[in-house]
Amino acid sequence: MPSLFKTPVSALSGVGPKRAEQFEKLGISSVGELIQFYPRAYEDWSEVTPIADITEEGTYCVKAVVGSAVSNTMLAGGRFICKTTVYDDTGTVKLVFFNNKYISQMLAYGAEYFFYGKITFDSYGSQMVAPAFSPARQGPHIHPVYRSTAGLNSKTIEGAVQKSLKMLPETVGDPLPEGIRKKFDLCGLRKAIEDIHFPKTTADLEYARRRLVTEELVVLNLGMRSLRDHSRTLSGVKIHEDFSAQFEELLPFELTGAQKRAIADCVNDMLSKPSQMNRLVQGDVGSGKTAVAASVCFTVIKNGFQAAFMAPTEILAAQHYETFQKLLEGTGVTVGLLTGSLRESDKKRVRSGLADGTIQLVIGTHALITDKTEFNNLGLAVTDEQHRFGVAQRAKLLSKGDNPHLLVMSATPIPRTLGLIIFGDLDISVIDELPPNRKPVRTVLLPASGRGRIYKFIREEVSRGRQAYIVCPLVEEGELEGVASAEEYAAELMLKYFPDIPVGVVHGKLKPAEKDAVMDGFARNEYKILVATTVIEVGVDVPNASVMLIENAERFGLSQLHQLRGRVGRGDAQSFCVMISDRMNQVTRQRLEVMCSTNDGFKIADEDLKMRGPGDFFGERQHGLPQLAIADFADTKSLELSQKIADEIMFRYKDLRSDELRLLNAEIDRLFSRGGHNTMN
Ligand SMILES: Nc1ncnc2c1ncn2[C@@H]1O[C@H](COP(=O)(O)OP(=O)(O)OP(=O)(O)O)[C@@H](O)[C@H]1O
Repeated sequence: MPSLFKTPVSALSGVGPKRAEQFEKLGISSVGELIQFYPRAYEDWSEVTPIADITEEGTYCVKAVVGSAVSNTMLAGGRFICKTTVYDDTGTVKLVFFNNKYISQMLAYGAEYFFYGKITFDSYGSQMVAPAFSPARQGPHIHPVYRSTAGLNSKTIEGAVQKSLKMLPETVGDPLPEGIRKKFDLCGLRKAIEDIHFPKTTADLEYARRRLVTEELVVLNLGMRSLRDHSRTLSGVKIHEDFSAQFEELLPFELTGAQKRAIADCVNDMLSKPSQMNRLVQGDVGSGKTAVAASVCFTVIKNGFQAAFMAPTEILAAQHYETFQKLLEGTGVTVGLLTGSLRESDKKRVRSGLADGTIQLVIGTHALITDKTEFNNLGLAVTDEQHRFGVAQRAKLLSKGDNPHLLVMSATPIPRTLGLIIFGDLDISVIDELPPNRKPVRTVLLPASGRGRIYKFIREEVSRGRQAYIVCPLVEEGELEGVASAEEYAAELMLKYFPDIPVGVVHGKLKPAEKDAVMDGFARNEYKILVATTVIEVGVDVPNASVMLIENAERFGLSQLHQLRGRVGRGDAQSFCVMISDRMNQVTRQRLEVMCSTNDGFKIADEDLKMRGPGDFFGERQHGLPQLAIADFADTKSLELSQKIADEIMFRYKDLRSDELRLLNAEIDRLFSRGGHNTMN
């Protein structure tokens, strides 16, 4: 099998350069990749319906003989139509095909086939338009449907897959050792591959799928473990003294027990272990992760090293910069900000401060990992919201120092089984306690007709000294009918409802300096109401805000709504989240009602994953993991099984380099080199 990944698809008969190009569009360049291009769906051709039994329109599989030669008729505009009639023991059906000149060669008069497609009725009887078909000698089976592209349909792909399966050697080396397969009831690779493409029964298909899904997740699982083990062999930057008590004195509040534990975990990693720290601190919105990160940075800096804090957005970088600067005032620690939108001269100044070590702590965005940024002696890299960065970018930041420690902060609560894989290369501390006096945010769902009442309520809150966010999903004018742009919305709000109250507007199209100015104004309580697009989604911290009004709530995912709601309820006042939606079907209503029923980020993430699948959950390819061919991150059962099998493999064979795991190891390399993942060793 490995050699088939080196055999180009053009080695298959019937695949010329043009076809090969079309295959390339589907991400297939080798025969091995084609074999791993699993069907996206299946049609059940194992249940044949006698023609006479078909009395209602619908999709059927019939087994019938071609009863007349296929006729070809030209239509206006060069189009043409092919017709024939087929029969079984009970009746006849008319077949119609458009613009396929090969039909008359493909369907032999008097031969028997399976025909699969939609049957409709007219005054002349029943007919099938453009059914799929295969010779009856193939026997009843489950028929594969492949993802297709322009010029390359499922049938053609199926033919190429058939040819490529013939190239498989008699015995295919199996990445999963036999003992493991037996113990966990998994079929051999060869059978799995044949049955995933051309299963005879649904039971065969399920068995094949189970085997391939499990293997892929085991490969992923072991790959992530190997990343972690590798980093554990690197000796980390030497930290000799713990300065967290000194840092605590700088804070205007007492740390919670959970914050203290997370800090202690980090300091412990750096003080007592010979290797690099690789730790994830996970805590729900508002749980106080920033103070944890700041404390760890402080200890590293006081030990004579630099620390870098990478944030996902410019707004957040600017906010953290201000917080850190205030907090560290008078301690002698020098703080810098490095983001893409700074003036070139400012960037240059900060970069030279980092290179010569005069800046000890830098807060920044992706600008931190560009080649131009160099550090004097980076001792700690902190990344916020790590799944947005991915394994490769994290590695890039770490490469800026000599094995610096790594601290990853994540507010996105990820279901446990999935977390184990995604963060498989990290140790985890969970902040499972909110700062004292926090009250759960009260959440309601209203139709647009309730807006007037909410505006009144916002006015009352403002008169009590509080502030409010109003989130609109879009900025472009008229991008979607019925969805107000932030600008338009704010203008109407200021004129009609709040002429006497200062309203700020912030959206993605503003220049960074303009955005900063508005955010600052809101943070300083100069603006009482902030109309915003989702630029405020992650991390923004204005504890005085007590109302979050979300327009067109149906357009957001649950995890995003939870993030937005997390912008309020960050102080001791009772806070409120109001979701407005007029476009609700049953499913949307159910989804939004989850928000009203719980404030628990983990429960919400679980629901979100169930309802939307991992692609949407993380945003396309944002989770930073390799792309999977068949497994699904939402499939908790398989995730758990793969975890068990990976444990068993490591228990039995100890080392991934052992000879029995040679093929499995090659699969790990291959999976992690897909989609730009080449961080494996
Ligand atoms: N122990 C504490 N006691 C009181 N207030 C705290 C404590 N820890 C943090 N805070 C305050 O709580 C607010 C939220 O903290 P922080 O911004 O660190 O949250 P976070 O975990 O980063 O949340 P998010 O993921 O939503 O950004 C801040 O205003 C912070 O000053």
